[in-house]
Amino acid sequence: MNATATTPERPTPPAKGEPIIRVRGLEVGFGTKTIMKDLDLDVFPGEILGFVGGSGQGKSVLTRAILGLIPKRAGSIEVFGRDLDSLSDMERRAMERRWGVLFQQGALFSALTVKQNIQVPMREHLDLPDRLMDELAMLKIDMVGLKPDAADKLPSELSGGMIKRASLARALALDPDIVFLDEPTSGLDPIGAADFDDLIATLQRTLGLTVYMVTHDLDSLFTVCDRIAALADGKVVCEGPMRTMLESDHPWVKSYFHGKRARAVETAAQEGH
Ligand SMILES: Nc1ncnc2c1ncn2[C@@H]1O[C@H](COP(=O)(O)OP(=O)(O)OP(=O)(O)O)[C@@H](O)[C@H]1O
Repeated sequence: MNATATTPERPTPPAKGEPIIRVRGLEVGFGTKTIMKDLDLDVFPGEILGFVGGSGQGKSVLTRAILGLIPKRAGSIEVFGRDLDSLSDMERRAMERRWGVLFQQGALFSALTVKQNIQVPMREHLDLPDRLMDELAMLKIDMVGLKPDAADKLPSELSGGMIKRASLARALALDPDIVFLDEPTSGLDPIGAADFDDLIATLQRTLGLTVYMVTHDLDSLFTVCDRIAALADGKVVCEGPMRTMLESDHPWVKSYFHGKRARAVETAAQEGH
């Protein structure tokens, strides 16, 4: 099957130019444990890349390494054509304004309202009057499909789906070029997860975002991802559209994409459900 065949509403992604993220020969470990070695990965502008791998294989570690939150032992990471090691502090901060991150548990500040949470990156990186920041926060709230009255709510007053949306609004606070999403649909029911996938696809299309999405969610992989990268044995063992995953001989990729659950999702996607 072909990924585009299952998603007729999605336009063809922009022509693949230079990767917006280029990882080469990456090695990351903790103490005596090596988590990944000789890992290569490309993410292209304007695509939704789904990143999959068995539990504990290092998907979150890789995301954190790309974001510079975990040191690497070897290799290079380029974002927007710049080697992250070569950046001055100022250039690094400018780079951080161009990406937004949604961590696995949403990670909103519990003592701050949704509006205040969205304004955290604005306060950190921009110097704007409060009124303008309020207007911008309301725009982001609308963009992610939350009602205006969510603005003054605390995270504890929100449902799981609303927390994901609020976290996404915060990730979009600085109008980034790339968003990193770590398991954005985990913990949502299938309808909530499908709605969230639709939202990501719409935002990608309307804002021209590049989306790097760690996910276990086969529905997301079949319906919204342009390409998929699979992590196993500390490396990216397969990278390409769904067709490439389905044709892979790698044992983990094979068992993941040809398991019972995957077959059901594939059939549903082909039938347009
Ligand atoms: N700060 C750390 N110190 C030591 N080991 C760590 C650290 N962070 C992660 N690890 C280890 O790295 C490995 C990969 O973890 P990671 O969270 O990236 O897995 P994952 O692929 O995202 O898993 P899951 O799908 O379950 O979220 C695990 O063995 C984990 O225990």
